[in-house]
Amino acid sequence: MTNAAHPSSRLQQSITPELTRWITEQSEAGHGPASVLQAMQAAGWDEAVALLALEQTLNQQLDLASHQAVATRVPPQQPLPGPELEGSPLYLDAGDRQVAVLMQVQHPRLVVFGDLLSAEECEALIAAAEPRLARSRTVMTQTGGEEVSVDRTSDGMFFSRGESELIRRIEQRIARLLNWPVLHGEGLQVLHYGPGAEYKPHYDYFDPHEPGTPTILKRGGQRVGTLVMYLNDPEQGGGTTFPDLQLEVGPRRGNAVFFSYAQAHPSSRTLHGGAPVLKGEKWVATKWLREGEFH
Ligand SMILES: O=C(O)CCC(=O)C(=O)O
Ligand SMILES: [Fe+2]
Repeated sequence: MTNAAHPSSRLQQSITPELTRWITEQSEAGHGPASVLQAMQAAGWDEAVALLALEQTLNQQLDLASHQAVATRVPPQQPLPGPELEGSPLYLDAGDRQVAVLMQVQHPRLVVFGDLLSAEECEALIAAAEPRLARSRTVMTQTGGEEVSVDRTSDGMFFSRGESELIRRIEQRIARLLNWPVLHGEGLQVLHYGPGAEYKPHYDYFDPHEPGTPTILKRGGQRVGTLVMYLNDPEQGGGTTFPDLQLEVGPRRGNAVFFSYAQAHPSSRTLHGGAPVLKGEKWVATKWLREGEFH
């Protein structure tokens, strides 16, 4: 192994391009992270700085490798839904509403929106959905009363696309925000989580290896994007977690998280779940976007 570049001083250690290059060379030469770390410390690098440099450099290499793998596997990319974030706007014009951009991630494409729905719209959605949840709740109580944990312990219902003025208004706003036609969207789904309920980490795309998938795909192709809108504030818990990103989005009424996936594959890094509701209850509305017209 060649000697590591030395830090410029003991106290002020910053990760230099020279150091990054050196780490890359060592790992390409087949040296494992532990011995690379040791060599950096021997050259005078602080352990925490050395670890961070190692992590950043190896992550960059991993990203590069996964992009290359994806590029060779997948045919030319079709467009994906998503907001226009060129120039880092703080607000987006969604037609009848200014929607705040609170956070974004590049890979996967993930955006947290603020104030996508008004408090009145959230309440109206819950009120319209609640009576239509009744059936799945009855089924649940027949199987043992309390909501015992399986993968998904919420109950849910679907609105038909365009079924009311409220639904049409929200669908048009989403279409404008995410640059994706209303006709490519599934009907809005509302989920209700009682205390303790959760939705274990999963992917929203249809698994290409499942026998039922070809039939599902006839109705509009794969899912390519998800928008989860929070309709109330749970008292505690109930965030949307993204294990691959070590990210948790807090559920706040009117806010939403959007993410897209070009490949129906774990390399999309879109594994996500609804964390257990620890106190109170949680209501969300989910809009799934398809490649083609959904009918
Ligand atoms: O409830 C959540 O936070 C996530 C919901 C979800 O994953 C879904 O509806 O597909
Ligand atoms: Fe999901």
